[in-house]
Amino acid sequence: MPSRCLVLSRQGMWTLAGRALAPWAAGAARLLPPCSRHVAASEAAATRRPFGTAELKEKPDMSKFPVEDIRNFSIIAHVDHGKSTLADRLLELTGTIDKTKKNQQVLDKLQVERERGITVKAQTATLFYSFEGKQYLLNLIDTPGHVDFSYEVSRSLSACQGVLLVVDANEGIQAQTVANFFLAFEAQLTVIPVINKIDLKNADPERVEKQIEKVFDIPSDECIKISAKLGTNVDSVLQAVIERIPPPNVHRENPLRALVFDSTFDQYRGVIANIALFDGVVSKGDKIVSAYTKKTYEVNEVGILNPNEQPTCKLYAGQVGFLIAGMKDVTEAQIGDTLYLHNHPVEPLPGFKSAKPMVFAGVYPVDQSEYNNLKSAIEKLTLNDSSVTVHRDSSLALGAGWRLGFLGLLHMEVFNQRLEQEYNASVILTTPTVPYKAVLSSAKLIKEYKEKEITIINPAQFPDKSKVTEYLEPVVLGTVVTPTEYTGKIMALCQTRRATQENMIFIDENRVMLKYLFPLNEIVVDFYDSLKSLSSGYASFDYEDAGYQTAELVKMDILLNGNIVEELVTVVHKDKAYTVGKTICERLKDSLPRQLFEIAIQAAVGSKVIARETVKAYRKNVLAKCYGGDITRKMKLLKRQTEGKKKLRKIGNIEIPKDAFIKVLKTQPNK
Ligand SMILES: Nc1nc2c(ncn2[C@@H]2O[C@H](COP(=O)(O)OP(=O)(O)OP(=O)(O)O)[C@@H](O)[C@H]2O)c(=O)[nH]1
Repeated sequence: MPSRCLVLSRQGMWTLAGRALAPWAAGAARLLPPCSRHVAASEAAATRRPFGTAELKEKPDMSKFPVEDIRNFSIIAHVDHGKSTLADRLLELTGTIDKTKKNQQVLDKLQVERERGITVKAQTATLFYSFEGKQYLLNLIDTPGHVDFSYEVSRSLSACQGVLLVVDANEGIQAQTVANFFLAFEAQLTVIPVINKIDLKNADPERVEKQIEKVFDIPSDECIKISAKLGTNVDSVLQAVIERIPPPNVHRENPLRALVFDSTFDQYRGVIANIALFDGVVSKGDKIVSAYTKKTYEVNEVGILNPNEQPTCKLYAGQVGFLIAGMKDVTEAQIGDTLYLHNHPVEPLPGFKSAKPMVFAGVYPVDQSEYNNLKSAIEKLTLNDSSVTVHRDSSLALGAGWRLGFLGLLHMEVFNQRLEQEYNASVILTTPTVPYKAVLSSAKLIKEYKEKEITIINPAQFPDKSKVTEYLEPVVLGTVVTPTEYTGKIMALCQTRRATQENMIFIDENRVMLKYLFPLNEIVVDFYDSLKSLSSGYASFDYEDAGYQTAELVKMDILLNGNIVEELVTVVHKDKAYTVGKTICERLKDSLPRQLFEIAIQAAVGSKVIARETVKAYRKNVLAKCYGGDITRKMKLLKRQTEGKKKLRKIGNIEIPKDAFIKVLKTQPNK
């Protein structure tokens, strides 16, 4: 292990265990290659010429790019530090997209990404760049910044030898900068630090340079200072990519060995796999085999992403592109799978560790008649997002549905939004819960459950205290980076979340990094919002899995006129049951429409009611709007009311709009 790693470990800041290593990188890359030539921002030195529009009209001949002229890299950063903007500038500079058009976040293709202004899905683009008389093939992968999507980042890194670590010149190092740096560091990739937004009035690139040197042990003269927005010095970034990142370590003369590092589903063409070739060549018409399923396919199309699909004659080892081979079934394109030529079996690549879901929620169709549509939507969407885990589930009240595992709450919201926007599906989501464990107390129970320690992903199935010797809750190691003036308030907040402090390190005289061990349940819903509001938006947060700890947990039911609302069953720490129960009741009261009778809202642990609210009765008559006797108008109103009811969920005789749950769930108290 390189000595840099030891320096950082001694400070006790980092846990290096438990992250996937990039298989490709292992032999190929160095941590930080000796940067013999400091990269000057010389516009003149680099001549930019696209691969040639004419050439791209034809299928480009990818054999023109020998391995030594290929650079595969990723852009990683904290949220909003400018990855997608830098990607846009790189695409423009290399003539991949038209500079005269107003390009914005070209690689953020999903509607949800554009609406939220965040990247949730890594995107690949192949760029052609002429530098000092030589033409290079650059494969760029733009990755998400939010902690929930770090799995996307680690997968993307497996196809790269280097990364651009973008840091905002005003905000400096933030929690996800640290987390993403370590993903690249563990994968032994070359790290090029890029200080962005130097055009901002409050930019202080020198301070950020010092932070990078102190925290990551990267000499400050290796930092490149740019404004991605204005395009200032972006040329230097491309030059550094060529000079500092090594070409992939691959063998074209060997039989084909390709890693599926991502995939998307197209309704008409089936699965489109993003592949990185480690060995050999692949072309249209080849017979390939999936190492995972052992199924054979004929390749229909191969190509590069430029950034849209551009078919090519072949793809060669060291290159990154897409492949379509008639895979129609969602289970056929496993991310992490190795593809090889029929009759030329190879040792499969190490693949990826599967993503570990942090949050589970029940997902049910609003109307059971939509079950099959929702099933197919979930299947297709999980192919585009393999980090979602799916278990079939059913409940008396909600009918047949699923329990899905997500990497965090934002991930859950984005998935729900994509179901609605891309597949027109309308779903009921239940309260998100973390995966608890229970150690069973008797041999009979162990026999019944077939294991001593069971994992509970559905609060409705939380076993009674009489059946267990202890409960366990998942914990995470959280990193908070904040200006020092908010340290006191943040420590107090962490204390209310049952957190234990592990470390405190000053990044510079104004900024501190705190490490806390948190019960996952305490941060999953609203910790980030609380942190942002008490630090005026300046503190940032990231976390990583840290196992389990024992905890005193109870199951809490929410009842409406005596009927349990399954969507809202929660597991809470015993000391917080009252506060959580009371707040849920209050929030439900605010979001439930009044009905023709009174509604009692209760929170109960076992048979003991711990909180109660009441919604007063109200009389509503849609026909009252009709004066006179226009029968068609009356019928129309009644029909509309029936349609509206489809969007309602009935508990006993109480009708609850779907939105009411979402409002309560989104604002689940956790204080
Ligand atoms: N002033 C200034 N603003 C910039 C610069 N680069 C990016 N921005 C702005 O910063 C915001 C975030 O930029 P993005 O490129 O979306 O950031 P990102 O890192 O891709 O964000 P995520 O994908 O959500 O993690 C946008 O409003 C950009 O216009 C820059 O060099 N200067």
